[in-house]
Amino acid sequence: MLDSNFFRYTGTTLCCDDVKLEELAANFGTPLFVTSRRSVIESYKAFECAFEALPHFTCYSVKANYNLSVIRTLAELGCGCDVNSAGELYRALQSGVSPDKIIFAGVGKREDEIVYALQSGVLMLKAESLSELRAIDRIAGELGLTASVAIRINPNVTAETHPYITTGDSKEKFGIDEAELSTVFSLLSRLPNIKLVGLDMHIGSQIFDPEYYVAATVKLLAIFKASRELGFAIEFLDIGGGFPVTYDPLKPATPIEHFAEKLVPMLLPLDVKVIFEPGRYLVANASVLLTRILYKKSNHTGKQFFVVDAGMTELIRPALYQSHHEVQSVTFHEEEVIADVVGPICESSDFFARHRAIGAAEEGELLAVMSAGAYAAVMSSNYNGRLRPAEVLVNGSEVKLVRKRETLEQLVQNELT
Ligand SMILES: Cc1ncc(COP(=O)(O)O)c(C=O)c1O
Ligand SMILES: N[C@@H](CCCC[NH3+])C(=O)O
Repeated sequence: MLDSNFFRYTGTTLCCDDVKLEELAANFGTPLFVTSRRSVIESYKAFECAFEALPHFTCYSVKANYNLSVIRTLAELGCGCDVNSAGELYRALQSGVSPDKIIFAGVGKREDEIVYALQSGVLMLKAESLSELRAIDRIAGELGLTASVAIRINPNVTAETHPYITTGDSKEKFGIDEAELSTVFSLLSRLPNIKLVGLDMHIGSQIFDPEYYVAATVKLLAIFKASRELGFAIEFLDIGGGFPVTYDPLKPATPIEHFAEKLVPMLLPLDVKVIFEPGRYLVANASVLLTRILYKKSNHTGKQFFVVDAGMTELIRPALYQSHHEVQSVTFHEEEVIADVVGPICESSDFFARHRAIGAAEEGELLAVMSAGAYAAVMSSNYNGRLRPAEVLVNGSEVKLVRKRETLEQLVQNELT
Protein backbone atom coordinates (compact mmCIF):
# COMPACT_ATOMS: atom_id res chain seq x y z
CA MET A 1 0.00 0.00 0.00
CA LEU A 2 1.17 3.55 -0.73
CA ASP A 3 2.37 5.44 2.30
CA SER A 4 -0.09 8.31 2.53
CA ASN A 5 -1.07 10.76 5.23
CA PHE A 6 -4.29 11.47 3.40
CA PHE A 7 -5.64 8.05 2.42
CA ARG A 8 -5.45 5.71 5.40
CA TYR A 9 -7.41 2.96 7.06
CA THR A 10 -9.22 4.04 10.19
CA GLY A 11 -9.98 0.72 11.76
CA THR A 12 -10.93 -1.39 8.77
CA THR A 13 -12.25 1.35 6.51
CA LEU A 14 -10.24 3.45 4.07
CA CYS A 15 -10.62 7.19 4.59
CA CYS A 16 -9.68 10.38 2.80
CA ASP A 17 -8.58 12.78 5.53
CA ASP A 18 -11.33 12.30 8.15
CA VAL A 19 -14.00 11.04 5.78
CA LYS A 20 -14.88 7.42 5.09
CA LEU A 21 -14.72 6.59 1.40
CA GLU A 22 -17.79 4.35 1.81
CA GLU A 23 -19.79 7.40 2.96
CA LEU A 24 -18.71 9.32 -0.11
CA ALA A 25 -19.73 6.45 -2.37
CA ALA A 26 -23.11 6.26 -0.62
CA ASN A 27 -23.68 10.01 -1.01
CA PHE A 28 -22.28 10.66 -4.48
CA GLY A 29 -22.26 7.28 -6.21
CA THR A 30 -19.46 5.61 -8.12
CA PRO A 31 -17.23 5.95 -10.07
CA LEU A 32 -16.10 8.95 -8.06
CA PHE A 33 -12.88 10.93 -7.93
CA VAL A 34 -12.02 11.85 -4.35
CA THR A 35 -9.33 14.49 -3.84
CA SER A 36 -7.69 15.52 -0.59
CA ARG A 37 -7.23 19.28 -0.59
CA ARG A 38 -4.69 18.94 2.20
CA SER A 39 -2.61 16.58 0.09
CA VAL A 40 -2.43 19.13 -2.74
CA ILE A 41 -1.36 21.81 -0.27
CA GLU A 42 1.20 19.52 1.33
CA SER A 43 2.76 18.63 -2.02
CA TYR A 44 2.97 22.28 -3.04
CA LYS A 45 4.65 23.15 0.26
CA ALA A 46 7.11 20.27 -0.14
CA PHE A 47 7.98 21.51 -3.63
CA GLU A 48 8.43 25.09 -2.47
CA CYS A 49 10.50 23.98 0.49
CA ALA A 50 12.85 21.94 -1.71
CA PHE A 51 13.54 24.94 -3.96
CA GLU A 52 13.33 27.68 -1.35
CA ALA A 53 16.99 28.67 -1.72
CA LEU A 54 16.33 29.63 -5.33
CA PRO A 55 14.31 32.72 -6.34
CA HIS A 56 11.65 31.05 -8.45
CA PHE A 57 8.04 31.02 -9.46
CA THR A 58 6.00 27.83 -9.60
CA CYS A 59 3.37 27.51 -12.29
CA TYR A 60 1.10 24.50 -11.78
CA SER A 61 0.68 22.59 -15.02
CA VAL A 62 -3.08 22.62 -15.21
CA LYS A 63 -3.24 19.75 -17.68
CA ALA A 64 -2.59 17.31 -14.82
CA ASN A 65 -5.88 18.12 -13.09
CA TYR A 66 -7.87 21.10 -14.25
CA ASN A 67 -10.74 20.95 -11.81
CA LEU A 68 -11.39 24.55 -10.78
CA SER A 69 -11.19 23.65 -7.10
CA VAL A 70 -7.70 22.19 -7.53
CA ILE A 71 -6.44 25.19 -9.48
CA ARG A 72 -8.01 27.51 -6.92
CA THR A 73 -6.40 25.64 -4.02
CA LEU A 74 -2.98 26.16 -5.56
CA ALA A 75 -3.70 29.73 -6.67
CA GLU A 76 -4.60 30.65 -3.10
CA LEU A 77 -1.09 29.60 -2.09
CA GLY A 78 0.41 31.98 -4.65
CA CYS A 79 1.04 29.41 -7.36
CA GLY A 80 0.75 30.43 -11.02
CA CYS A 81 -0.38 28.25 -13.93
CA ASP A 82 1.03 26.71 -17.07
CA VAL A 83 -1.81 26.30 -19.58
CA ASN A 84 -1.86 24.54 -22.91
CA SER A 85 -5.05 25.68 -24.60
CA ALA A 86 -7.78 28.30 -24.56
CA GLY A 87 -9.79 25.91 -22.41
CA GLU A 88 -7.08 25.65 -19.79
CA LEU A 89 -6.54 29.41 -19.85
CA TYR A 90 -10.26 29.88 -19.30
CA ARG A 91 -10.18 27.44 -16.39
CA ALA A 92 -7.19 29.20 -14.81
CA LEU A 93 -8.86 32.61 -15.13
CA GLN A 94 -12.16 31.21 -13.80
CA SER A 95 -10.24 29.87 -10.80
CA GLY A 96 -9.08 33.37 -9.96
CA VAL A 97 -5.50 33.11 -11.21
CA SER A 98 -4.16 36.49 -12.19
CA PRO A 99 -3.20 36.57 -15.90
CA ASP A 100 0.27 37.82 -15.04
CA LYS A 101 0.82 34.48 -13.30
CA ILE A 102 -0.14 32.41 -16.34
CA ILE A 103 2.15 30.99 -19.01
CA PHE A 104 0.51 29.97 -22.26
CA ALA A 105 2.22 26.96 -23.84
CA GLY A 106 1.44 24.47 -26.58
CA VAL A 107 3.04 23.17 -29.73
CA GLY A 108 0.05 24.00 -31.93
CA LYS A 109 -1.72 27.14 -30.82
CA ARG A 110 -4.54 28.34 -33.04
CA GLU A 111 -4.88 31.99 -33.97
CA ASP A 112 -7.91 32.46 -31.70
CA GLU A 113 -5.91 31.01 -28.80
CA ILE A 114 -3.03 33.43 -29.39
CA VAL A 115 -5.52 36.31 -29.51
CA TYR A 116 -7.15 35.12 -26.27
CA ALA A 117 -3.80 34.76 -24.49
CA LEU A 118 -2.58 38.18 -25.63
CA GLN A 119 -5.84 39.94 -24.81
CA SER A 120 -5.92 38.27 -21.39
CA GLY A 121 -2.49 39.70 -20.62
CA VAL A 122 -0.73 36.44 -19.73
CA LEU A 123 2.79 36.61 -18.35
CA MET A 124 4.18 35.11 -21.54
CA LEU A 125 3.48 32.82 -24.43
CA LYS A 126 5.91 30.06 -25.24
CA ALA A 127 6.82 29.70 -28.89
CA GLU A 128 7.84 26.37 -30.36
CA SER A 129 8.66 27.19 -33.98
CA LEU A 130 9.79 29.94 -36.33
CA SER A 131 6.36 29.96 -37.93
CA GLU A 132 4.70 30.38 -34.57
CA LEU A 133 6.97 33.31 -33.73
CA ARG A 134 5.93 35.00 -36.97
CA ALA A 135 2.27 34.29 -36.22
CA ILE A 136 2.51 35.70 -32.68
CA ASP A 137 4.27 38.80 -34.00
CA ARG A 138 1.62 39.37 -36.68
CA ILE A 139 -1.30 38.82 -34.32
CA ALA A 140 0.20 41.04 -31.60
CA GLY A 141 0.76 43.75 -34.23
CA GLU A 142 -2.86 43.51 -35.37
CA LEU A 143 -4.00 43.87 -31.77
CA GLY A 144 -1.61 46.78 -31.14
CA LEU A 145 0.13 44.77 -28.39
CA THR A 146 3.62 43.60 -27.62
CA ALA A 147 3.82 39.87 -26.94
CA SER A 148 6.09 38.68 -24.15
CA VAL A 149 7.49 35.41 -25.41
CA ALA A 150 9.68 32.58 -24.19
CA ILE A 151 11.15 30.22 -26.72
CA ARG A 152 10.90 26.57 -25.90
CA ILE A 153 14.18 24.87 -26.62
CA ASN A 154 14.39 21.21 -27.55
CA PRO A 155 17.58 20.28 -25.66
CA ASN A 156 17.82 16.86 -27.32
CA VAL A 157 17.99 15.06 -23.99
CA THR A 158 16.13 11.78 -23.94
CA ALA A 159 14.95 11.36 -20.38
CA GLU A 160 14.18 7.82 -19.36
CA THR A 161 10.45 7.47 -18.82
CA HIS A 162 7.59 5.99 -20.83
CA PRO A 163 8.35 6.79 -24.50
CA TYR A 164 4.99 8.53 -24.90
CA ILE A 165 5.87 11.14 -22.30
CA THR A 166 9.47 11.98 -23.08
CA THR A 167 9.52 15.37 -24.78
CA GLY A 168 13.12 16.61 -24.81
CA ASP A 169 14.40 14.42 -27.64
CA SER A 170 14.91 16.16 -30.97
CA LYS A 171 12.95 13.46 -32.77
CA GLU A 172 9.84 14.60 -30.88
CA LYS A 173 7.63 17.48 -31.99
CA PHE A 174 8.36 19.71 -29.00
CA GLY A 175 10.43 22.87 -28.89
CA ILE A 176 12.84 24.51 -31.27
CA ASP A 177 15.79 22.46 -32.46
CA GLU A 178 19.24 23.67 -31.45
CA ALA A 179 20.18 23.94 -35.12
CA GLU A 180 17.50 26.58 -35.67
CA LEU A 181 18.42 28.85 -32.78
CA SER A 182 20.65 31.26 -34.67
CA THR A 183 17.85 31.75 -37.21
CA VAL A 184 15.42 32.31 -34.33
CA PHE A 185 17.58 34.99 -32.75
CA SER A 186 18.11 36.83 -36.00
CA LEU A 187 14.39 36.59 -36.79
CA LEU A 188 13.49 37.90 -33.33
CA SER A 189 15.48 41.06 -33.86
CA ARG A 190 13.23 41.72 -36.88
CA LEU A 191 9.88 41.02 -35.17
CA PRO A 192 8.76 44.36 -33.73
CA ASN A 193 5.82 43.06 -31.72
CA ILE A 194 7.66 40.38 -29.76
CA LYS A 195 9.71 40.89 -26.64
CA LEU A 196 11.82 37.85 -25.86
CA VAL A 197 11.62 37.47 -22.08
CA GLY A 198 12.31 33.82 -21.47
CA LEU A 199 13.92 30.53 -22.42
CA ASP A 200 12.07 27.34 -21.67
CA MET A 201 12.36 23.59 -21.77
CA HIS A 202 10.30 20.62 -20.63
CA ILE A 203 11.98 17.28 -21.06
CA GLY A 204 9.12 14.98 -20.17
CA SER A 205 7.14 13.57 -17.32
CA GLN A 206 7.66 11.13 -14.42
CA ILE A 207 11.46 11.45 -14.71
CA PHE A 208 13.33 9.69 -11.92
CA ASP A 209 16.92 10.68 -12.63
CA PRO A 210 17.91 14.32 -11.90
CA GLU A 211 20.87 13.99 -14.27
CA TYR A 212 18.55 14.47 -17.25
CA TYR A 213 17.62 17.86 -15.83
CA VAL A 214 21.28 18.66 -15.33
CA ALA A 215 22.11 17.75 -18.94
CA ALA A 216 19.23 19.81 -20.32
CA THR A 217 19.93 22.76 -18.01
CA VAL A 218 23.57 22.85 -19.15
CA LYS A 219 22.28 23.33 -22.70
CA LEU A 220 19.71 25.90 -21.63
CA LEU A 221 22.36 27.89 -19.80
CA ALA A 222 24.64 27.96 -22.85
CA ILE A 223 21.75 29.34 -24.89
CA PHE A 224 20.94 31.82 -22.14
CA LYS A 225 24.52 33.09 -22.21
CA ALA A 226 24.51 33.38 -26.00
CA SER A 227 21.18 35.21 -26.00
CA ARG A 228 22.41 37.73 -23.44
CA GLU A 229 25.53 38.32 -25.54
CA LEU A 230 23.22 39.04 -28.47
CA GLY A 231 21.54 41.69 -26.34
CA PHE A 232 18.32 39.88 -25.38
CA ALA A 233 17.21 40.72 -21.85
CA ILE A 234 16.08 37.30 -20.69
CA GLU A 235 14.16 37.55 -17.41
CA PHE A 236 12.91 33.98 -17.05
CA LEU A 237 14.44 30.53 -17.33
CA ASP A 238 11.68 27.92 -17.34
CA ILE A 239 12.87 24.43 -16.40
CA GLY A 240 9.46 22.82 -17.01
CA GLY A 241 7.87 20.03 -14.99
CA GLY A 242 8.27 16.28 -15.02
CA PHE A 243 9.11 15.64 -11.36
CA PRO A 244 8.16 12.12 -10.33
CA VAL A 245 5.74 10.60 -7.86
CA THR A 246 5.43 7.13 -6.40
CA TYR A 247 2.73 5.00 -7.96
CA ASP A 248 4.19 1.68 -6.91
CA PRO A 249 5.63 1.39 -3.39
CA LEU A 250 8.22 -1.00 -4.82
CA LYS A 251 9.45 1.78 -7.13
CA PRO A 252 9.61 4.89 -4.95
CA ALA A 253 10.09 8.19 -6.73
CA THR A 254 13.33 10.12 -6.34
CA PRO A 255 12.67 12.72 -3.62
CA ILE A 256 12.18 16.25 -4.93
CA GLU A 257 15.14 17.41 -2.80
CA HIS A 258 17.49 15.41 -5.05
CA PHE A 259 16.39 17.50 -8.02
CA ALA A 260 16.82 20.69 -6.02
CA GLU A 261 20.31 19.64 -4.87
CA LYS A 262 21.41 19.43 -8.50
CA LEU A 263 19.50 22.34 -9.97
CA VAL A 264 19.78 25.04 -7.33
CA PRO A 265 23.59 25.43 -7.53
CA MET A 266 23.37 25.64 -11.33
CA LEU A 267 20.66 28.27 -11.36
CA LEU A 268 21.32 30.31 -8.23
CA PRO A 269 24.28 32.34 -9.57
CA LEU A 270 22.20 33.66 -12.48
CA ASP A 271 20.48 36.99 -12.43
CA VAL A 272 17.23 35.53 -13.67
CA LYS A 273 13.90 34.27 -12.35
CA VAL A 274 13.51 30.51 -12.55
CA ILE A 275 10.14 28.98 -13.34
CA PHE A 276 9.04 25.42 -12.60
CA GLU A 277 5.93 23.80 -14.02
CA PRO A 278 5.11 20.76 -11.91
CA GLY A 279 1.84 19.01 -12.65
CA ARG A 280 1.86 15.41 -11.53
CA TYR A 281 4.04 16.11 -8.48
CA LEU A 282 1.40 18.38 -6.97
CA VAL A 283 -1.71 16.31 -7.55
CA ALA A 284 -1.12 12.66 -8.51
CA ASN A 285 -1.30 11.24 -5.02
CA ALA A 286 -4.02 13.62 -3.88
CA SER A 287 -6.89 11.63 -5.43
CA VAL A 288 -8.32 8.16 -5.68
CA LEU A 289 -10.82 6.79 -8.12
CA LEU A 290 -13.52 5.09 -6.10
CA THR A 291 -15.25 2.23 -7.85
CA ARG A 292 -17.67 -0.57 -6.95
CA ILE A 293 -17.19 -4.24 -7.71
CA LEU A 294 -20.07 -5.24 -9.97
CA TYR A 295 -19.19 -8.86 -10.55
CA LYS A 296 -16.53 -11.37 -9.69
CA LYS A 297 -15.76 -14.15 -12.09
CA SER A 298 -13.07 -16.65 -12.94
CA ASN A 299 -11.95 -18.63 -15.96
CA HIS A 300 -11.10 -22.30 -16.39
CA THR A 301 -7.50 -21.75 -15.21
CA GLY A 302 -8.76 -20.26 -11.96
CA LYS A 303 -7.85 -16.71 -12.99
CA GLN A 304 -10.07 -14.26 -11.16
CA PHE A 305 -11.58 -11.03 -12.37
CA PHE A 306 -13.08 -8.17 -10.39
CA VAL A 307 -15.34 -6.34 -12.83
CA VAL A 308 -15.78 -2.80 -11.50
CA ASP A 309 -17.93 0.16 -12.52
CA ALA A 310 -15.00 2.42 -13.50
CA GLY A 311 -12.90 1.85 -16.56
CA MET A 312 -10.34 3.23 -18.94
CA THR A 313 -12.82 6.02 -19.68
CA GLU A 314 -12.07 7.40 -16.21
CA LEU A 315 -8.42 6.40 -15.89
CA ILE A 316 -6.71 5.56 -19.16
CA ARG A 317 -3.15 5.45 -17.81
CA PRO A 318 -2.87 1.66 -17.44
CA ALA A 319 -4.22 1.15 -20.98
CA LEU A 320 -2.13 3.90 -22.54
CA TYR A 321 1.17 3.65 -20.69
CA GLN A 322 0.90 0.31 -18.87
CA SER A 323 1.02 2.40 -15.68
CA HIS A 324 0.87 0.87 -12.26
CA HIS A 325 -1.84 2.06 -9.88
CA GLU A 326 -2.28 0.52 -6.48
CA VAL A 327 -5.77 -0.89 -5.88
CA GLN A 328 -7.04 -1.06 -2.31
CA SER A 329 -10.21 -2.65 -1.00
CA VAL A 330 -12.02 0.09 0.87
CA THR A 331 -12.91 -2.36 3.62
CA PHE A 332 -9.71 -3.93 4.84
CA HIS A 333 -9.51 -7.70 4.29
CA GLU A 334 -6.78 -9.74 5.92
CA GLU A 335 -7.13 -12.34 3.19
CA GLU A 336 -6.00 -11.45 -0.31
CA VAL A 337 -6.79 -12.90 -3.72
CA ILE A 338 -4.86 -12.63 -6.96
CA ALA A 339 -7.12 -10.99 -9.51
CA ASP A 340 -7.37 -8.72 -12.53
CA VAL A 341 -9.32 -5.54 -11.83
CA VAL A 342 -11.12 -4.69 -15.05
CA GLY A 343 -13.69 -2.17 -16.22
CA PRO A 344 -16.87 -2.41 -18.29
CA ILE A 345 -15.45 -1.01 -21.55
CA CYS A 346 -15.31 -3.14 -24.68
CA GLU A 347 -11.52 -3.13 -24.92
CA SER A 348 -9.11 -5.73 -23.57
CA SER A 349 -6.87 -2.87 -22.46
CA ASP A 350 -9.59 -1.78 -20.03
CA PHE A 351 -7.94 -2.80 -16.79
CA PHE A 352 -6.58 -1.17 -13.64
CA ALA A 353 -4.48 -4.05 -12.38
CA ARG A 354 -3.43 -7.44 -13.66
CA HIS A 355 -2.55 -10.45 -11.55
CA ARG A 356 -2.57 -8.34 -8.41
CA ALA A 357 -3.02 -9.27 -4.76
CA ILE A 358 -6.24 -7.51 -3.71
CA GLY A 359 -8.16 -7.68 -0.43
CA ALA A 360 -10.74 -10.44 -0.79
CA ALA A 361 -13.66 -8.08 -1.31
CA GLU A 362 -17.12 -9.26 -2.31
CA GLU A 363 -19.42 -8.09 -5.08
CA GLY A 364 -20.92 -4.72 -4.11
CA GLU A 365 -17.85 -3.67 -2.15
CA LEU A 366 -15.68 -0.69 -3.03
CA LEU A 367 -12.17 -0.52 -4.41
CA ALA A 368 -9.97 2.58 -4.48
CA VAL A 369 -7.66 3.00 -7.45
CA MET A 370 -4.86 5.05 -5.96
CA SER A 371 -2.78 7.95 -7.37
CA ALA A 372 -5.62 9.07 -9.63
CA GLY A 373 -5.10 12.81 -9.22
CA ALA A 374 -2.99 13.49 -12.31
CA TYR A 375 -3.89 12.73 -15.91
CA ALA A 376 -6.98 10.81 -14.86
CA ALA A 377 -10.21 12.85 -14.77
CA VAL A 378 -8.73 15.23 -17.35
CA MET A 379 -8.20 12.35 -19.78
CA SER A 380 -11.65 10.87 -19.23
CA SER A 381 -13.95 10.31 -22.18
CA ASN A 382 -17.48 9.40 -23.18
CA TYR A 383 -16.35 6.31 -25.07
CA ASN A 384 -18.94 3.52 -24.87
CA GLY A 385 -21.48 6.21 -23.99
CA ARG A 386 -20.02 6.62 -20.54
CA LEU A 387 -20.89 9.55 -18.30
CA ARG A 388 -17.95 11.43 -16.85
CA PRO A 389 -17.88 10.82 -13.10
CA ALA A 390 -18.46 13.18 -10.23
CA GLU A 391 -15.55 14.65 -8.28
CA VAL A 392 -15.42 15.60 -4.61
CA LEU A 393 -12.88 17.60 -2.66
CA VAL A 394 -12.25 16.64 0.95
CA ASN A 395 -10.77 19.03 3.46
CA GLY A 396 -10.43 17.35 6.84
CA SER A 397 -14.00 16.40 7.63
CA GLU A 398 -15.55 18.74 5.03
CA VAL A 399 -16.73 17.38 1.71
CA LYS A 400 -17.55 19.43 -1.37
CA LEU A 401 -18.93 18.21 -4.66
CA VAL A 402 -16.64 19.92 -7.19
CA ARG A 403 -17.91 18.30 -10.36
CA LYS A 404 -21.34 16.87 -10.92
CA ARG A 405 -21.73 13.52 -12.58
CA GLU A 406 -22.66 13.90 -16.26
CA THR A 407 -26.21 13.05 -17.23
CA LEU A 408 -27.61 11.13 -20.18
CA GLU A 409 -29.09 14.42 -21.46
CA GLN A 410 -25.65 16.08 -21.42
CA LEU A 411 -24.30 13.18 -23.42
CA VAL A 412 -26.34 14.19 -26.48
CA GLN A 413 -26.96 17.88 -25.85
CA ASN A 414 -24.60 19.14 -28.55
CA GLU A 415 -25.84 16.80 -31.24
CA LEU A 416 -28.24 17.90 -33.95
CA THR A 417 -30.56 15.51 -35.69
C1 LIG B 1 5.10 22.18 -21.08
C2 LIG B 1 4.76 21.30 -19.93
N1 LIG B 1 5.01 21.75 -18.69
C3 LIG B 1 4.74 21.02 -17.61
C4 LIG B 1 4.17 19.76 -17.73
C5 LIG B 1 3.88 19.00 -16.48
O1 LIG B 1 4.52 17.80 -16.42
P1 LIG B 1 4.43 16.93 -15.10
O2 LIG B 1 2.99 16.66 -14.84
O3 LIG B 1 5.16 15.70 -15.44
O4 LIG B 1 5.07 17.72 -14.02
C6 LIG B 1 3.91 19.23 -19.00
C7 LIG B 1 3.44 17.84 -19.17
O5 LIG B 1 4.26 16.98 -19.41
C8 LIG B 1 4.20 20.03 -20.13
O6 LIG B 1 3.92 19.59 -21.35
N1 LIG C 1 -0.67 11.85 -19.64
C1 LIG C 1 0.65 11.45 -19.17
C2 LIG C 1 1.50 12.63 -18.86
C3 LIG C 1 1.62 13.58 -20.00
C4 LIG C 1 2.31 14.80 -19.57
C5 LIG C 1 2.03 15.97 -20.47
N2 LIG C 1 3.01 16.14 -21.50
C6 LIG C 1 0.50 10.51 -17.99
O1 LIG C 1 -0.59 10.18 -17.62
O2 LIG C 1 1.47 10.07 -17.44
